[in-house]
Amino acid sequence: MSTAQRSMAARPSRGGHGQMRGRMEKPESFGQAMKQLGRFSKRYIPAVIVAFAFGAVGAACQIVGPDWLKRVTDAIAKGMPAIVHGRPVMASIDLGYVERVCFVLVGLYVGYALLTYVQSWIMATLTQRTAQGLREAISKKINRLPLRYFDRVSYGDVLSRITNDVDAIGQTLGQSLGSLVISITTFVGSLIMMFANDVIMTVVAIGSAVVGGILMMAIMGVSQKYFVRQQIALGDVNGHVEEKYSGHVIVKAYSGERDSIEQFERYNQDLYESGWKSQFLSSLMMPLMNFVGNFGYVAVCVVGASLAMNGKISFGVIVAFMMYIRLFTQPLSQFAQAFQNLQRTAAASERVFGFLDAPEMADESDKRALLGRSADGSPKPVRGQLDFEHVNFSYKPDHPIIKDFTAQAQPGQKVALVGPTGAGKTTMVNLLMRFYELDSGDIRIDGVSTEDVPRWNVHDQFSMVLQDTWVFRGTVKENVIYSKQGVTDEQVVSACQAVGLDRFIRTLPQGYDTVLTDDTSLSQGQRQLLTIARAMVQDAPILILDEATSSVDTRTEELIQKAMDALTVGRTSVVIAHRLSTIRDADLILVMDHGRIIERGTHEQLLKQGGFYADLYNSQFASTELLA
Ligand SMILES: Nc1ncnc2c1ncn2[C@@H]1O[C@H](COP(=O)(O)OP(=O)(O)OP(=O)(O)O)[C@@H](O)[C@H]1O
Repeated sequence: MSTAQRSMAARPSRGGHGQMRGRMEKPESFGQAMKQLGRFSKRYIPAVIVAFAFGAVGAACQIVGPDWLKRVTDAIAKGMPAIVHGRPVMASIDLGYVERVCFVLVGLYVGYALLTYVQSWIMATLTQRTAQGLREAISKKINRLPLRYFDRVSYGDVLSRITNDVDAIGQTLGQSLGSLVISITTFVGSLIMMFANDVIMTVVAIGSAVVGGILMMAIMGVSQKYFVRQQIALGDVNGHVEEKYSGHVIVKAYSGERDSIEQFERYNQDLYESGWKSQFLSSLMMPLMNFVGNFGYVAVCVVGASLAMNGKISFGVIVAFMMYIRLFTQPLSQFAQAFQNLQRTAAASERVFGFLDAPEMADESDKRALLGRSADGSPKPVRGQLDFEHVNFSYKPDHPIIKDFTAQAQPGQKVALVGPTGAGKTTMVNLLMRFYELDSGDIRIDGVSTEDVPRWNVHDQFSMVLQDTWVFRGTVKENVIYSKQGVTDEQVVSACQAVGLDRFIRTLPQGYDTVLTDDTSLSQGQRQLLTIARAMVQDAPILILDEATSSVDTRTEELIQKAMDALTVGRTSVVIAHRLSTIRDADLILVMDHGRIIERGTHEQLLKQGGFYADLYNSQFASTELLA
């Protein structure tokens, strides 16, 4: 992987690095993404409107507050002593009026707090409900997607949509929409109130906000450059550590430590420089904004004082403007934040809906389950006869992978697929299980075409033991039973006894109820045995064995082989064989190369033919001999 690619891969796209840092995520079409999100959560729209109304009324309470403060200030100022002819003359303060105004003020501020609280509560609930709904829709969608989809999109990408993207929507949507409503109302409302009070003072307040805005933009412009560099440097450091950590044995073996350390130091220095500059510039922001804010107060006071002296405004107007200037500038930074959050929401929604809109597998609700059931619906055991008839298949158009594959397996037979890597063995198994649809030809189980029955009905006829053992977080018992219904404890124990795992399980702290985690580490061989026990419990009529190529010790290998042999008894089995010694007893060996069957027969027949299989067998046999 090149450095640039690694940087892209390792670069965290969000989280933990502040809102303004890094590049802003941009959706391809903001309007389209928000429309889709709106459509998805349309049943919440009435509640959102109610929440907006609460937010707007709450903000309005806050906006009229300073106007009432102006009245109380004027009332107090009117009652202040004045100096007439060098002597103080007491006027009287209308305390009743002051008290009434104070009650109104308290009411307004309590109203503001309560209404915005209710708005936040509604928005948080709706956003989390939407996120929950999206996760549910994604999880259902995964089961309806054809496997072909995952040839193009990695599982990691899908996982990231369930976790990161839905999480981003959950975190940003409610906050940004809520604060957008409040800040728009506050901004427009305070502008109206300021103009209503005094035009000159309003111009002064706007002027000082504009100066602050320009300064903020200038600093953000410069610091943004360093934040982007910091993200790239962080990606380089992470990528380098990850790469060298995962390959540390090779690094040591090839004495690559010095190069590795030098490279790391270069990345680390880059990170230090860009990190320092971006942090320094952003830390300038606060003091500078405070300075501009204070400058605004001073401007309002100076201009206000001269207007008051000329009797153009009352003293209370100056006090009101001191508050309006804060209410008016606050939403400006909130706009930027809310806008950025909404962009993130839209970008995340675009990815989530891109996934939710992906074409699904054809609906099969009209197909009847014919495997394992007779015409009247009563159970009828599947015998396991397999017919492959002129099967052709390609993952990508015009790149045929399986070419005219024709073969038959009788019930209970063991069929082995052999061939060099990339020959198409795994693909054939995928086709047999109808994970993919054929380009042409037919695959039949007991004479029933797998295309004529629902996919689940096909899958039910198979047990699989694959190279990649899958053990999930759960007890040993749950791992063995997996999705099978009505399995008794005795069946679990007898399957584990049959594969020779019972004794080991009993040594675990809670025996069969021990939860398998990374700490309860099972060896590769034990994991294999566990999956064989799982297949035994599933007790399906057809078995797929993808032989493990991973190195286990000879004794475990023997155990696994014995367990697999026990499993194949009475079932049709399709074995992808890597060591030819294990399939000497197969009823039919199909030798594949470039998607075609090039030889077929039993072990003896193929050896006698002296073709590809015989060469392969002899070369493997010779290498075993050598090793022995
Ligand atoms: N999901 C996929 N998308 C596109 N091409 C694929 C996909 N899976 C496999 N192929 C290609 O199909 C061909 C056959 O692959 P397949 O995995 O069936 O071979 P195999 O015989 O099982 O090999 P191995 O013994 O290495 O597992 C290969 O050329 C492979 O690159």
